[in-house]
Amino acid sequence: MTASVIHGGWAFPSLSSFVPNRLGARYAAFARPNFRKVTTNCFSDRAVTIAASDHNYGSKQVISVTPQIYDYLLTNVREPPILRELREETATMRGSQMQVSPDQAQLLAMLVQILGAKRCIEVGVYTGYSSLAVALVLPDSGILVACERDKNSLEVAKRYYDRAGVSHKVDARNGLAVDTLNSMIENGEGCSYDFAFVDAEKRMYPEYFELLLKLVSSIMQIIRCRVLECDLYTFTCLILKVRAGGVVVIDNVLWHGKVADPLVDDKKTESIRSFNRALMDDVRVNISMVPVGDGMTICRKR
Ligand SMILES: C[S@@+](CC[C@H](N)C(=O)[O-])C[C@H]1O[C@@H](n2cnc3c(N)ncnc32)[C@H](O)[C@@H]1O
Repeated sequence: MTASVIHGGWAFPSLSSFVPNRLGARYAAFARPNFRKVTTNCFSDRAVTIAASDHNYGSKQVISVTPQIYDYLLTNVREPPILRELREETATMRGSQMQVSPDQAQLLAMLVQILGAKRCIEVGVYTGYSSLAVALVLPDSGILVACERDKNSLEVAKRYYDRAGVSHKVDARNGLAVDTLNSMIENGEGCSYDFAFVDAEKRMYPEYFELLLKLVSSIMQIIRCRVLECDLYTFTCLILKVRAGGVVVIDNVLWHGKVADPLVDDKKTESIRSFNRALMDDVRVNISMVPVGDGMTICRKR
């Protein structure tokens, strides 16, 4: 993949050509037509701040991620050695650009820790980088259901779960993610997960999202389902155990910047745009779109 970072009117080649050992292909290229470059950072003409130039946004300044800044950011990521080894092994494999970046993996792990999540799901494992990052921070009693259709890449993931000593926390499911999620719902696992990460077939996002919304927890849903079913004591215990709201994180929501480019209208880009629009209107969740990696939206079920 030949990702580039666009800022201030220049396009820079992929970070991987600057920093061979770091992931460069996955970070977003942001090009906002309404933004104009206003200042050039004094350290280097590669580090550019840009500011909103239209009346809707006022004069807010945001930073564009240049290769230099991204390199700096990566030097501030605490990547466990086992994850680094997995990343380096995956770099030699076909499809390695699919792997989340170290800063994304760190954010996922952080969200899991902040939530105190114990029960997690990942849709789209590949060789296991993001799932291993999550499994490493789960408590010993935690579980991560890891859905992947490609047997060979799942084998690599399993080898690393073993090496990292987290196999007992990962339930690796080889098959189509929709089938796995449906079977979990049929098994009565609805409303029992704390966290999910979606990073598989882009055009299936709406379907994954609907299924995951059924699987992650929500106090309101528990109240609706259980209020007539149990006595006050059991009900109170249940409520105390349930997390405030399950979280679903969706990857690639900026789709290499294509979603923001009106000249791009291929099917994948259109499907991500339409998914992003639907999320904006979805009153079942609170959302936050974050420009990390290729863009991730964090959704919290109400
Ligand atoms: C972007 S990669 C996942 C990268 C992974 N999260 C990581 O950080 O290494 C997407 C993966 O989803 C898998 N996938 C695509 N469609 C799928 C489906 N319908 N069911 C299960 N897995 C699927 C692909 O085989 C691929 O390995």
